[in-house]
Amino acid sequence: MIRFFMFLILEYFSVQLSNMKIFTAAQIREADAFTIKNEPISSPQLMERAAGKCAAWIGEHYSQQHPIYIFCGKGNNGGDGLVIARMLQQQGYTVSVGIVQNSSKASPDHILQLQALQKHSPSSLYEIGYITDFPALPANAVIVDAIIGTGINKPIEGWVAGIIHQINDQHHKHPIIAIDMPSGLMADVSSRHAPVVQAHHTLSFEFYKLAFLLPENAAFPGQVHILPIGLHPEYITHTPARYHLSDKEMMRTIYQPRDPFAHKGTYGHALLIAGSYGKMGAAILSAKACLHAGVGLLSCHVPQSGYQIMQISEPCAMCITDEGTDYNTHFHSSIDASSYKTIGIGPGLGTQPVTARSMELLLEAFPRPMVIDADALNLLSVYPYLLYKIPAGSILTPHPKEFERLFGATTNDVERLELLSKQAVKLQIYILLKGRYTAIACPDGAVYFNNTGNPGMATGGSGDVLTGILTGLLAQDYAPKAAVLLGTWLHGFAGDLAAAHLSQEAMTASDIISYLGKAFQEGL
Ligand SMILES: NC(=O)C1=CN([C@@H]2O[C@H](COP(=O)(O)OP(=O)(O)OC[C@H]3O[C@@H](n4cnc5c(N)ncnc54)[C@H](OP(=O)(O)O)[C@@H]3O)[C@@H](O)[C@H]2O)[C@H](O)CC1
Ligand SMILES: [K+]
Repeated sequence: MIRFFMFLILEYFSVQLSNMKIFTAAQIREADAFTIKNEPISSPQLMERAAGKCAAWIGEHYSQQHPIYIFCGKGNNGGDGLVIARMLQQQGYTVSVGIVQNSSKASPDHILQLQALQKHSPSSLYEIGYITDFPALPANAVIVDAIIGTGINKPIEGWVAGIIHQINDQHHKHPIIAIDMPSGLMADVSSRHAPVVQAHHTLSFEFYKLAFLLPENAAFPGQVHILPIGLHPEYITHTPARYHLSDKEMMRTIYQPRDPFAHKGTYGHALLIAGSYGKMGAAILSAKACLHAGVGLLSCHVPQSGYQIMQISEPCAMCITDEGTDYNTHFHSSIDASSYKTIGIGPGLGTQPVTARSMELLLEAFPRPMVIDADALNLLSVYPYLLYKIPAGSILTPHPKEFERLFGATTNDVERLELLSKQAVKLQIYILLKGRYTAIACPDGAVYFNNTGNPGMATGGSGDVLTGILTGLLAQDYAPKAAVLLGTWLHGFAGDLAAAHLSQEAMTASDIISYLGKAFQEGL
């Protein structure tokens, strides 16, 4: 009850966010119908508008020297393919259209567009009713996949799956462009083990689909290009979504420029509890990141063997030493909760039982949101009852293995997202699951995907840097939701700037900190 009350207060002070909603396939159908009724526009005209965007994109990227092989299914995704075919033919492309007989019944718009193409160019059309109907492709052909889009109702099977495999066999020889969705990929449920087109580019209408953001689907969409097709803004604004993609716009609404009359007390005093013998680097990276994220004052609680290392490495941080020589043992007793705005705990902490006990006492004594990472997460998975002692609004930052140790294994990425969201609601905390699109689950059930970052950040210390940034933002009085969204975005953006200047291979976690300043300047 107290936990829930705390959450309401935190939410009340959090900012109103602009963001990109990720709608379900059913909501996209509703948006489609709402637009047709309220713009108003006819269904075939909307299809012309959507397909026109795809034809224009293809025209910009491939010359008329490329024969275009379009594979169309019997629904509206296939209808899009037929319009694209007609438009490209009108622009002088050689287009060949295979109608995949994946259903006994064609949609009305498919029928209409087929008739239009038959009138315009009947010789370009042929039927695909079996695997052997798949055509031989000339060397410079471009493949367009318009077999199935958001209307898929189950995993593809049988000979249609065979066609998907044939398309995928061309992956290293021909560019594959998927219309709206790679065929076989289901927007909102797991497509694990299902046959799915492995596209190089996906031209998707209006919204990101959840499926594009899941690691298990990494091989399918290729580069995603979101093409606006003018779906009705009223539907988009007023329809709630569970999943969201964060973007620069959103960060600009969160970011608070510094007050010209500020002093170091304005931006909070953070405490970092980190480090053990052999793992002081993690503590230092976190401390540096926290300072570069703008904290007013930083104290670091470290074991005795880490005292000189910390003092020499980071003169801007104050240092408190533990009774323990090699690891922190009794940090709770030296902590006056009223002295610190927030606490970051975990980087290089070690997993000694005495450390766990001190963490338990800390969780009981400290009433405000804190950041919990790395070994502190490992301690939570060894002593799961501690999860219920975490202050409401706190931020946990597990990578997938840590997440599994904390909350258990799942059979696919959609299930894991659901578990992530369920735990964030149950514990009234933010859980940030690290990945290509880091997923941030909020206590109200919403999940935000972060879109900055690159594989160069998959390197030791990167997570410690994130912990420091989040702690620094919380200390500056950003509401936890604002801190976790902005901190994750800045961390990824700084990593992108580092990679652009240094290469993904050569960049290190320290470079992410070095580029944090540029991330503030160029990103916000
Ligand atoms: N977003 C928009 O506003 C617009 C989207 N457009 C395009 O329309 C499709 C969605 O069209 P829809 O007709 O609803 O569905 P699809 O074409 O994606 O798929 C339905 C056809 O596929 C068959 N199907 C479904 N599942 C399977 C399966 N597992 N195996 C084989 N075949 C399957 C289905 O046949 P049934 O007999 O099962 O009914 C249909 O034939 C969207 O993706 C966009 O491309 C508009 O053009 C513009 C507006
Ligand atoms: K498709």
